[in-house]
Amino acid sequence: MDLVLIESLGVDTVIGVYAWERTISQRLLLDLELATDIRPAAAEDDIAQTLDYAAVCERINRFAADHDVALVETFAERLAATLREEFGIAWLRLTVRKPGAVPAAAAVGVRIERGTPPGSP
Ligand SMILES: Nc1nc2c(c(=O)[nH]1)N=C([C@H](O)[C@@H](O)CO)CN2
Repeated sequence: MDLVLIESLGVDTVIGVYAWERTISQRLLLDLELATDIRPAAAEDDIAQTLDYAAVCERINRFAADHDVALVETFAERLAATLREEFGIAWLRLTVRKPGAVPAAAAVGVRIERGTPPGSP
């Protein structure tokens, strides 16, 4: 399975379960692995035949700006559904980290996988 990668993408959004978190924007760091057959694009050297990671990053930025949720779980689930639907992604792994949420930890967050890996029975 081929993957398009996005690592440590920083986005700002309103997120958190506490009242004080409802009034501020906080940074999340995202890692994504997006299943894509890269062979057609590589054969033709053609961006139109692959998943444009710049376009995906731009969409994620817009998603973060437009959403306001309590849980990182909700953010991850809704973002994964949006990307799979809009970009036709068969399978993805998404890690959402919230740095600084727990001072003693470098980051806390969630990792999800959604869809069926291409080539799996
Ligand atoms: N599993 C989760 N636990 C917690 C979350 C969360 O989104 N998922 N959020 C918080 C608070 O918003 C915290 O990040 C504020 O520091 C606590 N636990």
